Amino acid sequence: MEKPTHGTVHLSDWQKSYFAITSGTCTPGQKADGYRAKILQIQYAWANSEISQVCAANLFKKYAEKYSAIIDSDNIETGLNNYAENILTLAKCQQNDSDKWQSALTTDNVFELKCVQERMQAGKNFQSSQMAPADAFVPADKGVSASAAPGLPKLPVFSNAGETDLWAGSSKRASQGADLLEHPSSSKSLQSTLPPATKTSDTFPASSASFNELIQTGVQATPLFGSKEAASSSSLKASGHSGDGQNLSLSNQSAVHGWSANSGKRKAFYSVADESNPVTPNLTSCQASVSTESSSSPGNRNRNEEGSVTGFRTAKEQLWVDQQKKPQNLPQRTPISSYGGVKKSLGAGRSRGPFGKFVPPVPKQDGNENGGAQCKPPTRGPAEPSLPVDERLKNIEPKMVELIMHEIMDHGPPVNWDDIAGVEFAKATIKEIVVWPMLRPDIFTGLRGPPKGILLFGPPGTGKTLIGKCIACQSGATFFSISASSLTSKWVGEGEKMVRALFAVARCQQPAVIFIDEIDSLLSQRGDGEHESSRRIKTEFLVQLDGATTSSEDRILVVGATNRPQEIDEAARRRLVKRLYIPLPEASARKQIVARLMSKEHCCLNEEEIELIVRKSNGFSGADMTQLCREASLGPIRSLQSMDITTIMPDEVRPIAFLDFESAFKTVRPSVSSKDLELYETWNQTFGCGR
Ligand SMILES: Nc1ncnc2c1ncn2[C@@H]1O[C@H](COP(=O)(O)OP(=O)(O)OP(=O)(O)O)[C@@H](O)[C@H]1O
Ligand SMILES: [Mg+2]
Repeated sequence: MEKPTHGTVHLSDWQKSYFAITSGTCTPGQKADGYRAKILQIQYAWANSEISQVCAANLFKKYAEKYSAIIDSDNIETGLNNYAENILTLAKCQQNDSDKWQSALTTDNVFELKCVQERMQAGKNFQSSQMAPADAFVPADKGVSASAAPGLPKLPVFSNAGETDLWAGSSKRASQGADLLEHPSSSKSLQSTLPPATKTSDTFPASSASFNELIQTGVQATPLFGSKEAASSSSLKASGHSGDGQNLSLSNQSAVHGWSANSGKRKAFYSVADESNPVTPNLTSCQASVSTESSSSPGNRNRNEEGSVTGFRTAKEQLWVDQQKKPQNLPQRTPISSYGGVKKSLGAGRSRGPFGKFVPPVPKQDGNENGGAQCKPPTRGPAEPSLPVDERLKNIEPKMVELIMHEIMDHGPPVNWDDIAGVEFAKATIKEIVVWPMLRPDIFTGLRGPPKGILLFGPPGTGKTLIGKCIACQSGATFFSISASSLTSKWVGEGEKMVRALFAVARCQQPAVIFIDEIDSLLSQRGDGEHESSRRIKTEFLVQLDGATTSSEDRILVVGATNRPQEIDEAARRRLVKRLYIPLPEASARKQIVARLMSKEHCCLNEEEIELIVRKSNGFSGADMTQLCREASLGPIRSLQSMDITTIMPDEVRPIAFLDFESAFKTVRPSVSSKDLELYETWNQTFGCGR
């Protein structure tokens, strides 16, 4: 490209080079470089008063349009936009990263930084020793030549932003420079470069010295804003030579805007971007503060007056601005679930281990690894964005999913196998078919595959619900606990939808255990007098249960508990293949219950007395034993009689003694009759899977 000599820039030169670029022999990249070089030349020429402002503005408009046409065109032969697409995507992701990052620097304390002070001082020095336009032209032209020649580094183009940062002597400008590095292809970066271009137009301190400094400025600006930005800029730079070209193109492109006259439009453009993107530095306010700060300088005043730019936006810029306006379009690296605040996907990100692994459908709030059951449903802000919902939940009403996630979860303290006295066979079987397969699905395949349905049946108060809770804690599966009566009464008319939603959510949360207490009320024998809604619920449940039990991929276990097994529909019974009898506790189990409960109290029972209690409590259920101990523990309080209950110290209360149990036996009776017991025994012998 012909190198113009000082003071000899004529319109004919512009025309000549314009034709050279448009001749058709250049590649789009070369053309873009050529237009960019022209734009720089125009800047320099105007800065040196070689052409008038009107002329410069016209030329700029012309080249800007040509330049934008190449940059924005996605035609492989004539445009460069395909690359811009990648950069845009990259920039968007990085912006998202930086959303989380917050600088400790404020607009106030940044001026106190040593490096900023130095830059400001350098800017002032520079201003006081303004160079002759002739000096400025030479390095500028070098820059133009360099950027016009393919394959050469195009750093000089970046110099616009950096140079003016230096000139303005403002750390805020430096911050914009950092933003530019971070988002080279976004409108944000375009905006960031706008003010420098405007400033350049009136002062234009383009010397080789300032060129070097501007690079340093860029480098120094990065650490100010943390390593993340540095990484961002370097990753973009590392994206290849043409990538640099693209970055530079866009920076320059925005510089072009600075030449057109419409400050109102520019303001509007800024405010739109600022509104839509809180991360974007508020350039309007930033500019205001800079102009206030530097209003004493005539040069700066000039600059502010000339803050006239066009509202022209390329299609790519417009797209970016539009996307920023739509929050839902922002890529969500860490989306927040509408279903209990779980990120990414339902149930994801929860810790699951062999013990203390009750994993509720909502995240733990208390950080208690073993106490998932204790966690409360999280409070969600109304503005939380929804997750992209799992395909399997597509036809499920979100309201239902919410209900399942928030209401059908188990609450209460964590339960260990040791907390359940007796029922050794049932516990061993459950461990074998629930816990181990959940822990080692790779071993439990084929015929060893676990059953998908379990029925725990037995007299009331024998620990069926307790076993369900224990499975929840120990299996490591997502645990859904629902009372069948809830399905039939709580969501009247919507029971079958709830059943469908329950299984759908469970499928998303695999491995999952669905525990249905009082399952008899859900799956009772179908009869003539049956209500239509409960019949529909039952049918839906059987369909879902069938799907869950027949699908080999689904790792959903349905555990039902009932104390009326004889009322269960035969179709449902067949699907609950493992039917485990949970009988009344034997003597050893009753002893275990008493010993465990008394160990937590102030008690003076000896071994013989405990044996006696165990013998006397024959026929008691686990719940009855617990009630017996509760009653006995009140004995010492009742014996206080005349002493004032409000003043007594806890250690003055006497220990629980055998006589308290004797008294308790007078009021606590076994809740299960021997007749009922016979029915269970019979049913167990007929349908049970126990020994
Ligand atoms: N085997 C057991 N070991 C220890 N405690 C038990 C046992 N069985 C019952 N309990 C006590 O009885 C309480 C009630 O037990 P649970 O609710 O599990 O009975 P259930 O079999 O589900 O009764 P229902 O059939 O009436 O629902 C438990 O909270 C626990 O305190
Ligand atoms: Mg129960």
